[in-house]
Amino acid sequence: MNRRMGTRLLWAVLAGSAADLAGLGLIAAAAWLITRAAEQPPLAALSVAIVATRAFATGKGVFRYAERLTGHDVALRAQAGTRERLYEALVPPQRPRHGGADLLSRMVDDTEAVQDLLVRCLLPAAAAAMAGLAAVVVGLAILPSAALVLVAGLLVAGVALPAGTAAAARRWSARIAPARAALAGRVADLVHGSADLAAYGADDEALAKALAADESLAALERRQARVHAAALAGGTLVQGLTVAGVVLLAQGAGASSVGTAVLALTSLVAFEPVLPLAAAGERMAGITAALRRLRDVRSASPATTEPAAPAPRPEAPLTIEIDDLVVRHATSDLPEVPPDAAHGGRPAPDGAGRPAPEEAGEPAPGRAHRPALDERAAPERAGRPALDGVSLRLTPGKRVAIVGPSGAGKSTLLAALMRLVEPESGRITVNGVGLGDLAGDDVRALMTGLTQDPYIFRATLRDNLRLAGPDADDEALRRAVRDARLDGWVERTGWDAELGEDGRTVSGGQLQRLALARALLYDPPVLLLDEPAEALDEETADRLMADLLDVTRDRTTLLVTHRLKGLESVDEIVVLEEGRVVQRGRHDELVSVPGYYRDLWESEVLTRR
Ligand SMILES: Nc1ncnc2c1ncn2[C@@H]1O[C@H](COP(=O)(O)OP(=O)(O)OP(=O)(O)O)[C@@H](O)[C@H]1O
Repeated sequence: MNRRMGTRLLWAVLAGSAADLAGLGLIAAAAWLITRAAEQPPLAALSVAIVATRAFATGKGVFRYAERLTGHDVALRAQAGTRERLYEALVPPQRPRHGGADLLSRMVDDTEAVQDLLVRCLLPAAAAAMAGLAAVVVGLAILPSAALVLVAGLLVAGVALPAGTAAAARRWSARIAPARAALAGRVADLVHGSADLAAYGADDEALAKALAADESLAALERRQARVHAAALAGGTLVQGLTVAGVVLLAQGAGASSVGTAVLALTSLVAFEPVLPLAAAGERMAGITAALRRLRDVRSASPATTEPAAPAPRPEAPLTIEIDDLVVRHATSDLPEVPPDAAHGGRPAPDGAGRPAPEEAGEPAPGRAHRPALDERAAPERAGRPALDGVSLRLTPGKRVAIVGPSGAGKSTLLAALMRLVEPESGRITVNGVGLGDLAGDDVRALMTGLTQDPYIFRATLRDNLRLAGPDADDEALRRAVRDARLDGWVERTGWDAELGEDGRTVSGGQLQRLALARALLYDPPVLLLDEPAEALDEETADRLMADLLDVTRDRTTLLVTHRLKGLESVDEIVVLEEGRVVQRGRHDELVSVPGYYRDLWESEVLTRR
């Protein structure tokens, strides 16, 4: 917190304390006035108390208003600052530590905790302390023993009770949070899986499970509410006992009726700002957890480090050289996908269990060294790099396709080129300049394109495209759409059509083409395309790939794909397996030798028949 914020916070504390003190003064002066008036003194003897009562009453309102104004101002500024720092922490590409929904809840709910910390906890606690102190001073002036009772009561209600509610809230949230998460999961299943549940007649069972989760959460919350109510009642009990104790002491000590009344009412009012601290203690448990979660996001180290003095951005035409690149993902605790388990596993067109060529003792011409299966013992595979000694040269206008089974490292190669991951060793240069010497944004301005999971924003079709070219004129937009073979659809839909959240109003093929049009509009010197035909039906995928190969002619392109049809036209095909280059060459070279590429080609030809 900077000095200006500190000063604002101090003003808020002073205003809050002044409001509570005015409330205290109001009651003390009024008590004195009423009891003294009962003795029927001359009016002049009451005039100061009358003026004081009026001044305290007006001052209380004014100070409370000032406290609300300054307190909320400082709290909202602190919240905005926290959100800003959070966004800044999220700007550099990070290792994926938090899911989208989790991150969203941290950005919205947890940052609100900062506001609550100031407005509901710190400011009331400071003001309550000041008011309590003033009441004790008044008590000391009238009857020191009564002041001691008041101190004890205030400590119980203002310190012990809030500490107890905070501890209870921590314990309850440990039980309630999993129950709430379980209910959220059940509801998400109901909402997102409604079609499947209805199709298989499983909707009643799913609904019953959601209701059961709801019931167990409600039961826990009811019990927590009882504890909460007991804590609040405990505070009021302490208040009553303290005031009774003070009155008994005052009477026992023979204090005047005016003194007794002032003591009793001052003690009563001193508790007013103190009692809400029990609820604040309860809130504090949630706030500290939220602040911890925010710190957790902010302290996440970026996936790459920016150079202190970035080299100037190289000018196109660009030559990219990848030399002996090794990349190991930091979050090695993620489950490894065994290559054969996923959809892109080694194809076995002529029957399951067919051994790889080297394992069968066949020569593998054109293949780089690849260790035999028994060399790749399980423990070593657990920590193996995603890319292991990959070299590649991309000259201006050259098109290279990367193929390989799932988990082979294809997307990691694109991530390394976009500087989203830091290589462990090896080097990538752009026109001779090391990628690590360039600013990340410059790198991504030079090399970017179609990501594996393109996102369509909830905006018009035009704005969805303009993301890649805010200044693009209508002609450029039309050209990009034409090149992505999307012009027919755009004509039918209209440029100003709102596309739904997650691009749900567009089909899979249209989404991929829209993302392709975006990449073409951006027109980076090196176009990266990650599985553009992924998840499309055969016919759409074939058409998209054909169009794509047509439109990328003479563009420097790196294309990651599982489909081989049309790859006859690219300049080089690199086959990756377990992070290593196992084959490279042109299409006709690779289909003429045994290996992954020929297997995949044969399986593709077979399935097309
Ligand atoms: N962020 C990550 N953190 C940890 N490991 C990762 C991460 N991303 C990828 N990996 C691992 O790195 C290896 C290569 O993954 P990559 O996504 O590059 O493969 P791929 O060839 O693109 O696969 P697919 O064809 O299924 O998209 C895999 O073992 C994968 O589990």
